[in-house]
Amino acid sequence: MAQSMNLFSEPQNNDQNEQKYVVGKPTTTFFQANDSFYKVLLVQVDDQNFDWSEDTIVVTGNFGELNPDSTYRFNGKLIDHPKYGRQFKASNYRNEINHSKKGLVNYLSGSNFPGIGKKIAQRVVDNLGNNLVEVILNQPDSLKEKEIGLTDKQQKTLVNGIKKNNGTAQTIIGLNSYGFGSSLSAAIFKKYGNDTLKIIQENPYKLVEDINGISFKRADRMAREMGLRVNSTGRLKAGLLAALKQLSVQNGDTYTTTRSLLDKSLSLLNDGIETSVDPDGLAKALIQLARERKVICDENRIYLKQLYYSEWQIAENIKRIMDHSKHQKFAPKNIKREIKQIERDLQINYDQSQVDALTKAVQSKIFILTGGPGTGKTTIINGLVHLFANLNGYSLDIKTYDADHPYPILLAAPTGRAAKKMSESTNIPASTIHRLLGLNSYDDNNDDSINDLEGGLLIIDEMSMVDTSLFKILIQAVPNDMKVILVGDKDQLPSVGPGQIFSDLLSSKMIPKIELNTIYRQNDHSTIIPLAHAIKNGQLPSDFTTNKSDRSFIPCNAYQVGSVINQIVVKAKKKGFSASDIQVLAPIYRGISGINRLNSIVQNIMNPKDRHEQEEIPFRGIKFRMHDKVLQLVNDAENDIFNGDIGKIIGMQINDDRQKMKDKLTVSFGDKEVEYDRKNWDQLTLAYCTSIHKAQGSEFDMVILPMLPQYHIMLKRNLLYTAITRASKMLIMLGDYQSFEQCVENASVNRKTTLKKRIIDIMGGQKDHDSDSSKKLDLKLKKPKKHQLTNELIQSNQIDPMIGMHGVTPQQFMS
Ligand SMILES: Nc1ncnc2c1ncn2[C@@H]1O[C@H](COP(=O)(O)OP(=O)(O)OP(=O)(O)O)[C@@H](O)[C@H]1O
Repeated sequence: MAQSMNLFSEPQNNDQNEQKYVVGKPTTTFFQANDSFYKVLLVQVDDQNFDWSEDTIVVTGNFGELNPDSTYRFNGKLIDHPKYGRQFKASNYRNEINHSKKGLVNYLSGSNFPGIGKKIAQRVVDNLGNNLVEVILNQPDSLKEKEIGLTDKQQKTLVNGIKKNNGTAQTIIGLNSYGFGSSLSAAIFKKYGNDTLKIIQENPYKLVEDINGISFKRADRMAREMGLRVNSTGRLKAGLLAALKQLSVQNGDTYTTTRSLLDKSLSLLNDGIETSVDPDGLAKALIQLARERKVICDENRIYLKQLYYSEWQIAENIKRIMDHSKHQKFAPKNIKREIKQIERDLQINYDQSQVDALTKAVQSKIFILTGGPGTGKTTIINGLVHLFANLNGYSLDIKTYDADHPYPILLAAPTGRAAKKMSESTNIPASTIHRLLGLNSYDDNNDDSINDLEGGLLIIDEMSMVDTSLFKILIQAVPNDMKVILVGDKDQLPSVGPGQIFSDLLSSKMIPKIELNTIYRQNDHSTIIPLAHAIKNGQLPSDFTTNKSDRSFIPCNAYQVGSVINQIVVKAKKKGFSASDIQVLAPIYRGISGINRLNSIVQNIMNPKDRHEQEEIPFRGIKFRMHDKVLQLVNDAENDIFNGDIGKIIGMQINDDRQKMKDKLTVSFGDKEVEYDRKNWDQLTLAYCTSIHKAQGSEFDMVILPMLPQYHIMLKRNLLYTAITRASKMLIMLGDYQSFEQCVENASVNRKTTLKKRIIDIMGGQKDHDSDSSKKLDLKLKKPKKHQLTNELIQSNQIDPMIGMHGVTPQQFMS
């Protein structure tokens, strides 16, 4: 694979059918992709080795910037395009230079190299020979030779000119030869420029760190083909980093232990190789990573650098806001008076804990409100918006504000659905947190570009879904005097991404909070909400299996689940329930009772393939049909759609086989439509049945929920609680009673995080005197300032990457 890339040798004409070439000038660019090197060119033909009588030919392929005055040699094959006819598909190309001595002198003394005349060019050619372009690309210092007699400036002109004319081409061909498609090639080239091939050849594992979408396995395959040793430090370090990333993504932890990391790394590094890696070398590589600060070791905890600093930064920003002395204060009697007024205006009587929540929220710098379903969290968000506006004499009419007078109350949530709910209940605008911050990509770590928020009050709903990275960016953007209200349900599943921010903030006991416990929806004769509260408290009620007006339980085993769900959905459809009203939830994807199978069962009832016109596209085991209910699987901040958003296919554009890559699906997500090219279809799946994790933050009229011994590792209390609280009108549980019981008995295990500890350390609460890091940090914490503290600590070596590693031998890692 890593073939040598001699751009200047003739194409190998082993196979007359494949190795065709065309030489000519690219006169017109018909098409140029924005996110890759793919281009469609019209080339004025000078020479070709196939039957062609016309002056021009269409050439397609991956090319860097092409100069219409230069001549290129394109190697590839002729294809017959069904729509556009015969064209040339180039697999590689090069700038065509006449390699005779005379040709080279003309080239070097031409317009590409200002300041180089014929005489100098002749000396360069005489000394470096006919392969001079390759020589200069690989060893630019060869131009320094005395006999050539070039000034520094002339050397620079030659090196830069040759790189410009030939470097991109060489790099693209090189990336093609490693098997990278045009989008990845473009991303790699954007990162490393003309040094791309050098960097890859020195350490292909660098790609894993720097380029999204390149896995350790892929880099490892490349490295092995290049002949890199299995015990090379680069490989071991990349394996450790990949294992650390996998552990935090899989478990949601912000750190891991040395033991787990080494176990995971060994299984990754030893997978599919004959000689196993040397444990001593692995331990040494870990120490090197710590020295280079690519991972942070703190006692026996090992963090990805970004997660380690995020926890500290969250803690220091909370302190910054809490320490600020100029927060708006309101007299208790005014607060009381305004709450009374709002009760009259909104025709509600707040209970004592709700009044306390409103009072404390408006008096606090940061405030946390938690409560189960139906306890009035949304009601309090609305009350608080009115209270804050009334106390300040603000209008809630958006039209009275403009760019110079921005709206003083900001409402946001991690998903579009939750933001919409906030907006509907308050009648003021709400957005996703990403939109609020102007984040364009979900993994946007470039938080320097994020502007501070403007306004007096920020309310975030569905806080349990917010992960460490997002919360760090959010809290950094909060100005000193903005009040921050964090609302959520602490008993729900934690965020998909690493961390358990909401529960850590609550358990730190450093932030004022109120938990609402009175269930108001019970008055609607709902039995689902009391069931959820019983589960939250560790009990299955004695009438669990008794059918109620809004919930039921159907006992069955894993083999019967499919047919039971089939019957329920057929009946529900007859009664007028639509696909969006009914949601099947299950915890695992595979198997007879897994999400994949249940999805296709429900699809065939709610959106069957009718024998007439309906189009159907098979894609990785799924069949997408027009009007299908589909689930977004990744965050796409640019389109403001998120992991777990549910939409409907409203457009299908299917081309013939040769044009497959132009196939498109259009999905409506309520107020927005998103187009998916075929290459992005893996971001979608059917949504008739989804995982409980993906359903966080959504509500459905009817939830159908199987629980079975087959789901064993997933049977946890917060999983069942989250699933049940997704049902707003009807809940049909089925499966195995003991599995429901098992969920309730399995109080959920906390994730491994240190945010709580960081907050306590930084806010001067109970000091952990065993921690080296806290002692070191104390020195610097007198005056924390936004953005500064951690940078100072890193730069001044206050955070020691070797904390807790002193005296540890490689053998100890392995024991
Ligand atoms: N003090 C109250 N008096 C009467 N009804 C109330 C009171 N507080 C809340 N409610 C009603 O209880 C219902 C549930 O309240 P709300 O939607 O605010 O709860 P929630 O905690 O946001 O629930 P969920 O998390 O399920 O969305 C609503 O119909 C609301 O009007």
